[in-house]
Amino acid sequence: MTAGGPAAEPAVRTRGLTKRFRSGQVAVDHIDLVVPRGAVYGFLGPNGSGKTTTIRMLLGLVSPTAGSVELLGSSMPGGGPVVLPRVGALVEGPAFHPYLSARANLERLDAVDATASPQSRPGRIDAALERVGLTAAAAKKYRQYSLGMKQRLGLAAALLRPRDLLLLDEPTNGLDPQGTREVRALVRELADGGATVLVSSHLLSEIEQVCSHVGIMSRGELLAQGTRAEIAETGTTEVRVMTRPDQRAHVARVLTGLGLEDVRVDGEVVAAPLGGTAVEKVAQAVVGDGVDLLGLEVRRPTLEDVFVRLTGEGFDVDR
Ligand SMILES: Nc1ncnc2c1ncn2[C@@H]1O[C@H](COP(=O)(O)OP(=O)(O)OP(=O)(O)O)[C@@H](O)[C@H]1O
Repeated sequence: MTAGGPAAEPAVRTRGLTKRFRSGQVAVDHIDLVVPRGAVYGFLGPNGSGKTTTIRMLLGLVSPTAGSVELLGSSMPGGGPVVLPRVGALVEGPAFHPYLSARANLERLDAVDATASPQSRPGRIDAALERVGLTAAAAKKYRQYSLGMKQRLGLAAALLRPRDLLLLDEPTNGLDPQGTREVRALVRELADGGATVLVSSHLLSEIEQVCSHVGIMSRGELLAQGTRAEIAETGTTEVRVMTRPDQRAHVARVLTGLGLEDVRVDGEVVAAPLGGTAVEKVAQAVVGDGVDLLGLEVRRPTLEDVFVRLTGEGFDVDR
């Protein structure tokens, strides 16, 4: 047992968390988020789906209209003074001073933290700058920073102290592919060190590889959450049959005859959800009916398939 509660308690738990803005818009609609300890939780959803508002509510920066938040076993916002020092956050628009250097900005932020010892400050700042690759640019003024450098500095601020939980809102925003890889590596490193990380993105491909868990937001609702495997399993396994163009209609009839539904010609292949049908049966039926089988593939559902099905929207695969 630790001061934060039993280890089995999730790092983040919300119940019925809701935000209705004065405009009447419901940005977050009764979400029950569960981020297990030690997870790297990919908080995914298209732009405007409510991810930022949720993260701001987790941190107590926006007050919920309804529902509750627990961070590391403590209720928010009441538990904030105790729990927030253990939580590092990267949220939009961090309060950096435009005319100060990156180092001076971190010095200011570190000095605000009453629990941080001034003696070890330079060492902490050097380490944080180093971790995000800003050592060489530490003397540059914030206003001269590119968007990507600003993101890195935001991450450095979140990492000034060891953290048990990191809430990172779109940390790859504005980064080039190399920077994106570095952020992924950093997330992995933080998780390996025992931290729980929640990382939001509208670009599945950018964070998919590092996530153990995924939550999918759309229009303020949390449509699915679980381990990556659990989420992918909710998708549809497809059989895809390749044959000559003049035999595609024939193949489609064979598949329909086997009881497969939603058979369609998709470019060069005839595809259908496999349902409970064994793939050998499909192969035998196609060949047995005189079709020249050029290829046959079983396509397992990917996270992206599930996302598209749940939200009706696609991810940009590349920036
Ligand atoms: N202060 C506010 N007042 C009114 N509406 C708001 C406010 N902040 C956000 N919204 C609206 O709430 C919805 C959710 O926004 P939010 O920023 O949480 O989404 P998001 O998933 O983080 O999107 P993005 O990836 O673009 O940041 C949007 O329609 C947005 O316009």
